[in-house]
Amino acid sequence: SFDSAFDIPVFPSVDSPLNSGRDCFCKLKGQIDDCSCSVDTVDHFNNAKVFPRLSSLLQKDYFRFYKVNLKKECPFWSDDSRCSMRTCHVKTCGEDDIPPGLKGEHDHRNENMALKYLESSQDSDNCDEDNDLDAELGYLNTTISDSAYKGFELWQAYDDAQDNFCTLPDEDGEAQYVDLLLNPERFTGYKGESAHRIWRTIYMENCFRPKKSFNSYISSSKLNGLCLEKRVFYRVISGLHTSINIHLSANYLFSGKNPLSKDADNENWGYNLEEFKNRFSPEFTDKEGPQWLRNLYFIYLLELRAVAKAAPYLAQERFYTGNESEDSETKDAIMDLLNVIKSFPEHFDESCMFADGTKQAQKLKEEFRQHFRNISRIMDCVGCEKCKLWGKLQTQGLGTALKILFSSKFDKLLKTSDQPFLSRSFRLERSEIVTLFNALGRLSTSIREIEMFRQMMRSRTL
Ligand SMILES: Cc1cc2nc3c(=O)[nH]c(=O)nc-3n(C[C@H](O)[C@H](O)[C@H](O)COP(=O)(O)OP(=O)(O)OC[C@H]3O[C@@H](n4cnc5c(N)ncnc54)[C@H](O)[C@@H]3O)c2cc1C
Repeated sequence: SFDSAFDIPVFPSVDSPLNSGRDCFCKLKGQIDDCSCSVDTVDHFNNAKVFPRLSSLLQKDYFRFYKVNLKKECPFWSDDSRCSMRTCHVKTCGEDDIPPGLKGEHDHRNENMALKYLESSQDSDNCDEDNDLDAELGYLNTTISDSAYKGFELWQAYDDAQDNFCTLPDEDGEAQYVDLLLNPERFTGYKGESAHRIWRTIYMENCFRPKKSFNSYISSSKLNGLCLEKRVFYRVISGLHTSINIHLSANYLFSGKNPLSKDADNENWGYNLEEFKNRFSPEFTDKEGPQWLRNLYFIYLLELRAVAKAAPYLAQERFYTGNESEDSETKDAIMDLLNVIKSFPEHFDESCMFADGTKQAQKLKEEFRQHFRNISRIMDCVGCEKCKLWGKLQTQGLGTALKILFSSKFDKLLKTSDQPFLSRSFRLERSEIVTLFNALGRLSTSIREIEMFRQMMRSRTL
């Protein structure tokens, strides 16, 4: 049978004792740590308002095509464990699949320089109007040599990198477009030492750690010994980890065929409540699971705030793919979503982070940035293509959110300009916008999946 409200299968109560797994949700109430709003408020706001809008927006061409290099070498260790499982495979796009406007996608950095060049040549045109000038003597060579252009690009890339919290999106020759809708994030079977090495390296070497914490995984009871910024860092990573593990539990591949499946091969994909309980109930996680679920709400609020903060900027983007009617629908959908997100009353407050302006705060911000950049590079070491695709996308999206929240250039832009798009000092590339919204979409879906698991648990104990 199906639950009518959400169209999900309702499983008969079989094995587990009453209440088993229910305490996964024991921390999903009250105020979210380091934020002013409650879990209930987020649940309601996300499930009723954000999730439906965002899921339909992410079907649009502008957001579904993501350019990525999945062949980059792992910079930290030689990667021994290429996953050969079918579930790990990523199908890349052929030339004909890509929308026309994205084929000629050009780099904003060049555009900025081209604009500067144009301005300078327009200025010199004005001078020509002055008849006293000898055209030949006054000739100014305004062409820019290739090597000078390369130099500008390097300067610009260096300048931009000072603001970035993750490695720049892949634009090299090996990068290929992937249709995200054809390659959904779901169970792949990636596990064991390769997966653990990634998570361990992230928590052990690239998270700030409480003193005297020797285990690679940080226990939440020790978090209060850390300052706000370091707690935020850990919660964000843990929230991302939670989201990935919720997706694989909610889109799990069961053995056997399902004749009703929409999947071409009649594969049996669905919600695996046992998997969810194993990952998040206190009894199987040394009491940590419920707190990990809470961290999902934390990272969600942080990314939501980034979108709200960038709203004036995003409202002026074109979301260009070359298909006029589709682009205009995308723009309308964005404006609607931004209005909803701006109406949320209790956003994450980034202004209390790195706030005192001291050298120490600056140093901490730089460390925060470096740690996060390392995490985005570790994604090249993930031994399953599908997990790498979504791992890269979500860390880039989170990196974009952090850039919006903590870039002083962006703060200046918001304060000084009525028309932020005219600014050349701060830009978001298309890939940054695509990853920002898709990353928020993943978190939004996870929060909604929690509600599904909660309902399944309830129906089992009836
Ligand atoms: C970047 C990345 C992307 C992945 N994407 C996918 C995917 O798309 N599909 C798929 O099927 N698998 C994916 N995996 C694998 C998946 O995340 C697990 O690693 C795998 O299922 C093995 O799970 P596990 O139970 O051994 O614990 P793991 O999830 O590997 O966790 C290792 C340890 O981390 C701690 N821990 C667990 N959760 C949290 C948390 N939320 N916060 C803090 N600490 C925690 C626990 O101590 C746990 O033992 C991905 C792995 C990585 C590194």
